[in-house]
Amino acid sequence: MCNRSFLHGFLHGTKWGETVVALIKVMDLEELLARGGQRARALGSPVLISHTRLVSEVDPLSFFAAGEDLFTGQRSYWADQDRRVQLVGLGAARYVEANGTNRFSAVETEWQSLLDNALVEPRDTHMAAGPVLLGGFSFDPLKPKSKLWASYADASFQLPRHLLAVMDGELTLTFNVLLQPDESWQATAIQAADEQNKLMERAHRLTVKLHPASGKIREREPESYHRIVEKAAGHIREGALEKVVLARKMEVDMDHVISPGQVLKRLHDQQAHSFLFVFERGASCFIGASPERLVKREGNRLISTCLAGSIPRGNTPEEDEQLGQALLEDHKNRVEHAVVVHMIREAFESECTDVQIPEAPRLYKVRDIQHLYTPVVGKAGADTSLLRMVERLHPTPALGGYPQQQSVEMIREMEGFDRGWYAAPIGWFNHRGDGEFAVAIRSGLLHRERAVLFAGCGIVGDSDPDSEYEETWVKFRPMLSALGGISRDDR
Ligand SMILES: C=C(O[C@H]1C=CC=C(C(=O)O)[C@@H]1O)C(=O)O
Repeated sequence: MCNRSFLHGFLHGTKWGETVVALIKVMDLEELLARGGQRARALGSPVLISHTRLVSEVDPLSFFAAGEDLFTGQRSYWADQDRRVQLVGLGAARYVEANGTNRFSAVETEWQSLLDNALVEPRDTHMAAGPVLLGGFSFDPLKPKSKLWASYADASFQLPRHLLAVMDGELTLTFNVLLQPDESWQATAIQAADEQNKLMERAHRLTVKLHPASGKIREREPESYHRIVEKAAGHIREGALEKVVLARKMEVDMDHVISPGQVLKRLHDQQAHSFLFVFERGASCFIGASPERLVKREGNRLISTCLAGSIPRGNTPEEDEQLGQALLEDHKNRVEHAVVVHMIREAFESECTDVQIPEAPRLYKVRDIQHLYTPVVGKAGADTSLLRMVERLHPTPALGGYPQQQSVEMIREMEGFDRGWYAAPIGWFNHRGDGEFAVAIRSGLLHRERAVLFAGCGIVGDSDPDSEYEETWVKFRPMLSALGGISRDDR
């Protein structure tokens, strides 16, 4: 069945040892593609083929950079906060996208129909390998989309053509393709092997070099942030709602076209204990380092995080501890945090059994800031998929407010800009329903020389506009440093 002479022809000219190894590896894919071709013709519709193999040590950041020429504008990256999982997606076998309020179920339905006739080989990989979707959602599908976010749908997931996945130190490379009934599987096999060889070879040669950078911050109307915080705190005191998270955006104009690979490298080096993410859509790139998990599913175990209430890090260990202690004892921050725990508890208790939540928050420290933190775990109910849980939780009061509907309406009316994917769920999930989502804070949208950064604060009745404004500066810091050490003085 398999036309192996194609591959013999293609591999001719490589070193003998490499030829044998490449041939053995490509054979599996070739056979799978041949079976897929048959299935696609029989069904008269495209069939998803997903083939995974183990690969030798390669730096995921170099692999991401290696995709620049072949797959520019079509790259994704994800790392969880302890770097147990790292994913690099290059190229797209397919984008699963939806707009409007039913985006969660629309994505789930389309993903299921792609999987129905899929050929996945081998089936027993670690959970981050194989057919995996990487992407995210917008914050508010009812907010009119701005030009800035034009290339980001309300739900947009990339099924990578090539997926490098690292989990617990094991590296795999997956090739995904939606094989058309009239497509030559032989040509696809040759192209896949060619691309994989190029990417691996480039990634092994390449280290991401950091170039000096300078830029100018354009902070438009900082007073308007003071005004909306004041107004929202007033509404809260009058009892209209309990909490709202208000954000502002800021532009940074760099003196060069920004390289997502370099920004990612700096985030990677500087932001331990944060989720890292990159989602390119054409000439735009959404990138960040978020400390906040929304929800993770592994088997039937669900984990979420309440993260709200903030204070800067200290300059000495003693000062750091004092600030942490002050945060733990601060009434305003404890109220902000308690509202988040209350909402996530409700969501977990309606969807899970065995829900466990500690009584009091602990501190979660990242490079520039410390937060109040409460972990939440539970056992998923029979109908509780990961995306259903994402939908149930988004936005938590750490990103939207409480009650949910009133706070999102207030944000829509008062904030004065489109959040796009800022503060929304971003992450990945696989064909078995496992995966993880974080919330896209400490983030920015890159477009050529410009970066648009976002930061927000939880507002309660006794919030002070000056200190909330100062807090946004602390929250801008991770992205400002990652752009190459831009500071507040660069205005
Ligand atoms: C909305 C943001 O942070 C949220 C997450 C943690 C702590 C927060 C706070 O203390 O206000 C915010 O709720 C942001 O960084 O843009």
